[in-house]
Amino acid sequence: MSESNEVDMAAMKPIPYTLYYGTFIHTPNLGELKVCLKTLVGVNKSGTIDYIHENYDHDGQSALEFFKQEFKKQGNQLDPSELHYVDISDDATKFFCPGFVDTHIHASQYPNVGIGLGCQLLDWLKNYTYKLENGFTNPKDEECMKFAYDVYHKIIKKTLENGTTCASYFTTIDPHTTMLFARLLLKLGQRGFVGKVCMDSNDVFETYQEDHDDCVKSMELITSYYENTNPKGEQLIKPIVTPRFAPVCSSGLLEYLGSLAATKELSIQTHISESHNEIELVAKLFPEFDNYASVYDNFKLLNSSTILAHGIHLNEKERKLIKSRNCSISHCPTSNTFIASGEAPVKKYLYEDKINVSVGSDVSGGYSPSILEVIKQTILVSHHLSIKTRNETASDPKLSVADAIYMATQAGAKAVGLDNIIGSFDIGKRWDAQLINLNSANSNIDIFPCNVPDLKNINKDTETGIHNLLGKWIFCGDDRNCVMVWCNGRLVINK
Ligand SMILES: Nc1nc2[nH]cnc2c(=O)[nH]1
Ligand SMILES: [Zn+2]
Repeated sequence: MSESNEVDMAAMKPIPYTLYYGTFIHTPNLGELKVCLKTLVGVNKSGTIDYIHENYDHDGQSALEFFKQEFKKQGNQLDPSELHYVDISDDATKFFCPGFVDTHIHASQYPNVGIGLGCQLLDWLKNYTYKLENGFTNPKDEECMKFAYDVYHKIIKKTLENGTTCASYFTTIDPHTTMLFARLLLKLGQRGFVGKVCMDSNDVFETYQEDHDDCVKSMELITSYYENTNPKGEQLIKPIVTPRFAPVCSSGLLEYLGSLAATKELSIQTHISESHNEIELVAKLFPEFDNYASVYDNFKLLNSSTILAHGIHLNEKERKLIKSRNCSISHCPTSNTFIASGEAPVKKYLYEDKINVSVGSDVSGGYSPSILEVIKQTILVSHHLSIKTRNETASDPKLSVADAIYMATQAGAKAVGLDNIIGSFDIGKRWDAQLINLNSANSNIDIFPCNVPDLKNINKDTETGIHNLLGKWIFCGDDRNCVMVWCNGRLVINK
């Protein structure tokens, strides 16, 4: 284990002014997929996009020369020798896409991915999850710290390699390994919300819970730690208030966490309405409330900075409440299928209820840290709903490629309160991006000449050709196609 120091912190490295030239795909609005061909994007030394020029087709003059002239005209002092240039403009099998935002992932559960099939949620937690998380709670023991370092380093690296530039993480109840996790985010250069799990009432695994006062002390320690840890002028890591879910939190703890979030202006994340047994348990534990969402609402845990994971079986009253409080739902289809929790009617949430719905890998309920896999499952699960509900619903539950990419990028950015900062390509936004190469070394995708539009001869069919390639990426691609990743302007993965 090598404890991180400032020298090898990716998040401290200077950012060169860089000009990117080629195809950009993004979804600034729900259901709207934009394919921008021959586009120039300039990213300045603070990692911010400060120049966009679409459809530049060089007439003998290279895009780079054109850009340098443009900058000179505007009186920009940029030294041309310091300029970096990434040009993919002639290759339709390469494109830039915004970095993925994973709005629900348990970093500590990474060792359990793929394990526990066949258990319903409450048994899965009791038999697999609490035991694993409990292994992070002895920070005085070197073995425990080594284990935490190994797991946390691996999950951050793996998510970055899969194009996740921002994630909202759950760790465990332990504050010290949680702070180690935050340092590793800076070391590896990922943007992250770090949620120490809060739970003070766990009858099914009694050694894994904390006293109310210990939780308060841990949260104070963590929140002051972050204030001094970010790189100058940047906010790459932030704490997020994380009541695990109502069944393991006393009313007193929920009340404290609601008021902590309000006084410190922190986001909130928790689970809601994932399984029928869980909903019944909440009704038993909190009989004075109308429904599951009202429990959280009563303790001031529902607001525009709240991410509610799963939300599969919400009734109409709950959906109305969630919309009125402007919360986001994190849809976790890989997990919902693996634990057999259900199929969330996401199309209805997005288009009828007008709730912001992002996506989460929910490792390790979800078997994969890849948001590309989650995008695929988001679409496929919606197809299953469509098959089941044919003729019964007013609108078809099927989600499109544009819907799913939106959920994984711009809706994710909105869920974590960064929709003006990341999620799409726009002037003033940070360069959180990935370069996709469908023909990368060892790619799982076979591309045939008939699949590839000719970018030297752009016509009305070119965009359809790119849409077809996006289908190949989502349904046949994986991390081998994600060849470069930038976070806040910095190159953090270069395969
Ligand atoms: N999927 C999932 N649901 C939960 N509900 C409460 N805790 C958890 C968890 O760790 N994973
Ligand atoms: Zn979860």
